[in-house]
Amino acid sequence: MNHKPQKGGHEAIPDVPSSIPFPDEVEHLAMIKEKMDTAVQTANDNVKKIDKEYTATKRYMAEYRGEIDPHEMFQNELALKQIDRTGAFAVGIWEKLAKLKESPYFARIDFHTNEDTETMKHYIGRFAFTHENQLLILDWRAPIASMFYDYEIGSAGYEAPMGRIEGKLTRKRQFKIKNGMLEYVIESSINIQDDVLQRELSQTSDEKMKSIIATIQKEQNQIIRNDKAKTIVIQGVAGSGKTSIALHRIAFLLYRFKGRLSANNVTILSPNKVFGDYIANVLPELGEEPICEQSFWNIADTQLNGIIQFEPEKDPLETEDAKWAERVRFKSTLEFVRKMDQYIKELPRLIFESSDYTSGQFSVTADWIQKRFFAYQSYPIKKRLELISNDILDHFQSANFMGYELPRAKTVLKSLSAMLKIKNTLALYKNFYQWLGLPHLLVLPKKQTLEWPDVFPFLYLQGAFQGLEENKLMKHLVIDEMQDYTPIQYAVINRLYTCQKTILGDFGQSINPNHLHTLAQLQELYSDACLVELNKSYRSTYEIITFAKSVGQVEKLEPMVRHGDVPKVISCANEQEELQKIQGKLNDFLQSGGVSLGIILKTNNAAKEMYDILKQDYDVQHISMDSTHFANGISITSVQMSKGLEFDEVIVPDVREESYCSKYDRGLLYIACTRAMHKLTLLYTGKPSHFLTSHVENFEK
Ligand SMILES: Nc1ncnc2c1ncn2[C@@H]1O[C@H](COP(=O)(O)OP(=O)(O)OP(=O)(O)O)[C@@H](O)[C@H]1O
Repeated sequence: MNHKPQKGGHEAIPDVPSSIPFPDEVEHLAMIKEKMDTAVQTANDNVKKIDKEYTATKRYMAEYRGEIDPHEMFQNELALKQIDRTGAFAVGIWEKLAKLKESPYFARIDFHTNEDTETMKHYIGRFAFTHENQLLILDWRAPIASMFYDYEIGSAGYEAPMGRIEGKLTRKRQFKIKNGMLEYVIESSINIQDDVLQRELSQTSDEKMKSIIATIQKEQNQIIRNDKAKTIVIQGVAGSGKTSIALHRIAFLLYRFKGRLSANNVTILSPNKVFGDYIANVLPELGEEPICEQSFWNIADTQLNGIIQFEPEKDPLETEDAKWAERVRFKSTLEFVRKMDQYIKELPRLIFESSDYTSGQFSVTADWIQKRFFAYQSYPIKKRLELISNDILDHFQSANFMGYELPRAKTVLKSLSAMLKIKNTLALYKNFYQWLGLPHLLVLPKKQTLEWPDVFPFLYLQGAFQGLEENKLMKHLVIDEMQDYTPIQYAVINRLYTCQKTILGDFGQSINPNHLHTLAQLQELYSDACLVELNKSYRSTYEIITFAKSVGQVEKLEPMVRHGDVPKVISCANEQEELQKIQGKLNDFLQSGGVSLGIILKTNNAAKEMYDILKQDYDVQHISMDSTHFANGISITSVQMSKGLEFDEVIVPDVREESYCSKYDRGLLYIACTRAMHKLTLLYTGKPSHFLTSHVENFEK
């Protein structure tokens, strides 16, 4: 497999297309590959050696089990563990090298600092590669590599550990190396980033989200490398790369804070399991371990286990219950959190009535207890009682010169608890609505069971009354689809996770018509956060984004200049014809060798109905609330479940006026359209949605 570099040209190298006019790069790649082959061989030998050592130690222990004394046995067991760890490390190196060999680097920058006259060449890849003490490839996350994303030719600089380094970038090249073969080299005299980005974006979708290290844009790089902000909030239009950026930021932080931060200190709160599966490959592709994945449901389930039960969230599009909707709306604003805060502040006055406490010779007055109660105002109510009971005992102890028997801590605590007028969180939560004068806004569907919109308010009160278990292990929390969570959910999350956060989403892609909160409210909750807005969309063609921008009336949305077919709005005589036309599109897709096609319906029920029909003739997958995997091919799903996903081609059936008419429906249609990367078709029977009628040029019989 070794290819010796041939001086003077690339023709003699078999795995390089002869059209690449960069003989120096062809030669360089051959040299790197040769060194990598040696490194892979060494790593392989290492793994084998460690393997042998492990087997020999195990055999020795088995053969002499009866004869070895316990101390020696223990030493051998320790040795085995150590060999095992070294082996895992060696395998890790070997695996990384093998991956890197496929595509060792994607960029080169030539830079000389203002202090030096010598220009240094730096090749940038997915991981660093050092051979014989020579750093041959830089990790894309290394400080020097940041210049590739941030600067064009000319003055440039980067933040090194010892301070800022300034200098000049004299060359920028970009490469595509696939299966160890150089596919192209682009010199920066042409607009390097755009050209390569265009090539990357015009490809068909992969089954899973992929890394974007070769084409990270400047404004994205700024977010990824921000290691200072405690909280970053990213508001970005559909397809602006928010999820990609969040994952690359994690990879960056894991590199930057190696030893202090590891993948098991990072959690992503994702909207559903399909989305989790869709993004699962990005970090391993970047050489990092997968991070923990959670949902708001899991969090509530863990915190409320054994305390109270709760119902799952109802689908707002399938639930016609005005009173329920009113309850959801009321609990969805920042105002609601403020009301809870006010109630919590008044709790001591409302629920605690101190009285004198006497035990034998000793006593403390009601006033003394009341004062202690206020002094501990930063603690949950129950915790305050514990602290006061300790204070009472200390107080008694210090006056106990005669050595009288003192009460037990438990007994004191019991007496203090009796001074509480309300004894548990559920009673307290009910009382909150009484205090508001709005008791009708709390409905328990069953005994000891909460509706979903009450789960986080309940937890918030639980925090104030009993305390919540803070997750101290987590050092970074990523919250995706931020617009779908209410301020009270954030208020609870802030109690549970006091760590650094990356919060991302798009308030233009809200899927719950009963959620009234806004980006401004989220900002109020995170007043010290760094807010970044991303308005350029990378996912879809210029034609699709221009169409979606007008349908969704998203003024800020900026398309990438990558052209494709104009989206089509097809009129059908009746539902039967609409179905036939959809089937026609599926046949075309199957013949075209396309990779992924999504049929996106307004509701989960409508998606299920379409699936039941199409599964009779096609190999289709249904992405429902219960699904756990995302796969290529034809998928049928709802707008809600399609969020965060993307398909080469998207079909949106049933875009009648009756289906898409409200302001909220406009948002749904926008989400559906922006899932398409290359091709978009909408169909309707009867009267088309008025969001489409201004697009006459897109209409087709
Ligand atoms: N700099 C980039 N280089 C290459 N591809 C990119 C870049 N930025 C984004 N993309 C691609 O654009 C698509 C959208 O990215 P991503 O899903 O992260 O966006 P998003 O803002 O989370 O989208 P949405 O909110 O619509 O779900 C993905 O295919 C991603 O790979």
